[in-house]
Amino acid sequence: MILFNNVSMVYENGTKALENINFYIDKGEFVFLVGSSAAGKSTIIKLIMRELVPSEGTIIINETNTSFLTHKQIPYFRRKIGVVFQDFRLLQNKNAYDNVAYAMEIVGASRREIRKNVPNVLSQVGLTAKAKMFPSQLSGGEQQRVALARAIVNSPAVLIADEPTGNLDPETTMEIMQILDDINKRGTTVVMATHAEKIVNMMQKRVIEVDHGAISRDEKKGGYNYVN
Ligand SMILES: Nc1ncnc2c1ncn2[C@@H]1O[C@H](COP(=O)(O)OP(=O)(O)OP(=O)(O)O)[C@@H](O)[C@H]1O
Repeated sequence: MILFNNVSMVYENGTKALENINFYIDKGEFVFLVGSSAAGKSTIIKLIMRELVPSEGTIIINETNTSFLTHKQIPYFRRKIGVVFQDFRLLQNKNAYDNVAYAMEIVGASRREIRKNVPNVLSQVGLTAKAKMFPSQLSGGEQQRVALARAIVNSPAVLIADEPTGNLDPETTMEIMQILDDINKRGTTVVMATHAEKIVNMMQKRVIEVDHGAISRDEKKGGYNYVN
């Protein structure tokens, strides 16, 4: 599903962000990516999404070697990857329903599919009653639910969440984590980069820790920090 084989990443300005990292994430796993600031988490996420290609090594996502993708193939490749960010990134001039529907429109889904899938995912994230609200009329947690609905509406194989609870209070964070867990239990592989120590400790999922561009820990059911 996701394979990093001897991956190194050096940015154009010479910054070495990752050095010779290796990991494999199987279909259906839930993985936390942790590590201090500037450790290399966002670089890993950008490599998974093929925003970057590795300077060295091989990255295979859904059986595709990302280094060999042409510019024309990239949009098709990205359809299989849903993504949510700390700052939600919703279209402010579209209501919740249309934000989600838009993700289907741009991949050429039929109106019939859109009318079927959008209410389904809005219901899955508990937002049926707020479908007509614009982002400015929604709380942070509700906006993140819309972003999650948008990320999963095209049934991606992988959901990437880059610090998805960074702007949310503890209670709302728990609600978002429950939705992520539910999405994972329905079969989507989830990779979540986070600094949310309590959440990582509570969920007891696989933890991959990055430290100065290298994998310093990969634990099956880990906490935020290594405990002996
Ligand atoms: N576009 C870029 N050009 C040059 N260097 C970069 C670029 N993006 C990131 N870096 C550098 O690469 C290293 C890893 O950064 P990265 O953003 O992956 O860290 P991170 O673990 O996601 O940090 P944070 O938790 O603060 O988001 C850092 O030294 C950073 O300064």
